[in-house]
Amino acid sequence: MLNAHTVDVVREAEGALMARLPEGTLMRRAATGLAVECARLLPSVYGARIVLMVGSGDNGGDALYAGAGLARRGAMVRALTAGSRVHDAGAAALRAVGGRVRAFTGSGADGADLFGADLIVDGLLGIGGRGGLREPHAELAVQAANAPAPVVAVDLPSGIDADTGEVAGHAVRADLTVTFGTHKPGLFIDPGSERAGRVRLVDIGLGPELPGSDVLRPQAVDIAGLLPGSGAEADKYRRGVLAIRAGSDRFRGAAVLAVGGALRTGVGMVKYGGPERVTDQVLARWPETVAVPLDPRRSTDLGPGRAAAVVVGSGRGTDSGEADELEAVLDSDLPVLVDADGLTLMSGKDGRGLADRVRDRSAPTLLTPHAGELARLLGDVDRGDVEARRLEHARRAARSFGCAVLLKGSTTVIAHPDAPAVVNPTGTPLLASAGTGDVLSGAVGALLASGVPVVEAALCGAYLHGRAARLAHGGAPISASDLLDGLPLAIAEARRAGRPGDHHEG
Ligand SMILES: NC(=O)C1=CN([C@@H]2O[C@H](COP(=O)(O)OP(=O)(O)OC[C@H]3O[C@@H](n4cnc5c(N)ncnc54)[C@H](OP(=O)(O)O)[C@@H]3O)[C@@H](O)[C@H]2O)[C@@H](O)CC1
Ligand SMILES: Nc1ncnc2c1ncn2[C@@H]1O[C@H](COP(=O)(O)OP(=O)(O)O)[C@@H](O)[C@H]1O
Ligand SMILES: [K+]
Repeated sequence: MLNAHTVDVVREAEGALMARLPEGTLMRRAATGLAVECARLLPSVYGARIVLMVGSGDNGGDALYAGAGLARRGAMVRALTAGSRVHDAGAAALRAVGGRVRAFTGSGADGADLFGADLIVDGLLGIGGRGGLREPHAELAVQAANAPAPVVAVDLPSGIDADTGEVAGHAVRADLTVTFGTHKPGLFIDPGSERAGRVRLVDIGLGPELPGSDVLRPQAVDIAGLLPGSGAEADKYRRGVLAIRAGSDRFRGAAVLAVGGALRTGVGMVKYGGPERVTDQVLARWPETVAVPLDPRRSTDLGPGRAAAVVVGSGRGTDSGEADELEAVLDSDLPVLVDADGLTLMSGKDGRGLADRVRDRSAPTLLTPHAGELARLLGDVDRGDVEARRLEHARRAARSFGCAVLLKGSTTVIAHPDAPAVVNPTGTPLLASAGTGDVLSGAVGALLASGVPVVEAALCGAYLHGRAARLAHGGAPISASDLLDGLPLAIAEARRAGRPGDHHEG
């Protein structure tokens, strides 16, 4: 797992470490690591034209010291400063080895330097940044984006909120972010994550001072460790029985996709219950399903034999019959995943108290909203607010409903009231097509039915779902049905990563 910590936590750890070390040690370590990563991006350091964008704080100091190191190796380094101050010792170090330092004015000469650079280093703002970039920082970010050179962000791309990934206005778009001591949550979560490019962590010795993570990001090897085994003594009941209450006469495909997502992720048995025509269609595509025609209004029973988990809501409908069904499912003592129409029913104002039923459950519950559904569940925000600050809103919902929440979208975030948040690294715009959410609900349901704990089931399911999208057609566009063919490939890939000596970064 990759770990991320918030700014307050980083500052406290930094303070404790600095108290034991000679002054300037941490900045020296950071700048050395940064210079190494910059050098890796250049065909040759000698003669390379490097432009540093330097703000008034220590983030600028890191850039200046790294620039000095690169200038010592023969690079032509220019620093364009923004803000009221400049890190004096860093500027002096750069000048001492022939680098130039001047204030950015937006003149033609500044533009020419940026446009002619072989590498641009963004040392405008780090963890001291607050709110949208002011001028002239914003103008520098725009000019860097228009220049052809790769951009390396120091600690984080300037303009993204380190704790949330929020971007208010302009932000630097980096090809590589070199971050120090620990990852920052904003590097993992869109829109910030999308600006960070590849992220490399430089160890500055902060580790022993850091408490447990605020946010985790799994890698392939972590997923391998969480996937249920298929031991020799497995039988279909031990492997888990998943009950699926998805799809309706209007949305028959949702049932087929959810059942497929479960079967392809691996589960002992899927018991499907739904309208007769939907049942026929499920059986036509997945004859291995135990499919029972039923009227949700009358059938609160989850079918013959005992299920180990239930998926409810995808494409199911929002009439009172479906509300009865959801109520009965929530009254069970089984792990329950509530998706789509189930979430709409929960946020309805008809006084049925479905949300309270979720709060009262003692068995695990997982809500899987997209941003619009989460906004409705919370009631006092809109979709845009949720998309701007995913982590905050997913956590709020988890606290409010007392259960796990998987917020879907460009960065999938999983929150739980009693656990650090987890973000999925494998999301891809390939998933942005109708029906992919139904596949996800089946996949996560299968893991729940196999006995995987709820947060782990959610993160494994989301991880495999993203990889499946890329593997299904090698990165070409996919439909939700194609995703079903990608799932076994994603599982095989994760298992390979879990074998000793075969490491694959997620
Ligand atoms: N932690 C560690 O372990 C280590 C940390 N290190 C490094 O230190 C960095 C943190 O340095 P930092 O604290 O000096 O803050 P930093 O990010 O440079 O910016 C502060 C300045 O920005 C300004 N400013 C703020 N918002 C703005 C806006 N929207 N638009 C424009 N300006 C804005 C604000 O100006 P003011 O508002 O006060 O006028 C303030 O002066 C950290 O990211 C890492 O790189 C490493 O060297 C070693 C180990
Ligand atoms: N831009 C994107 N990047 C990554 N993943 C995305 C993106 N857009 C959508 N997704 C994923 O696609 C799925 C869509 O689910 P959902 O919104 O429920 O759609 P549907 O109801 O049509 O199935 C979710 O897993 C979501 O995380
Ligand atoms: K920066």
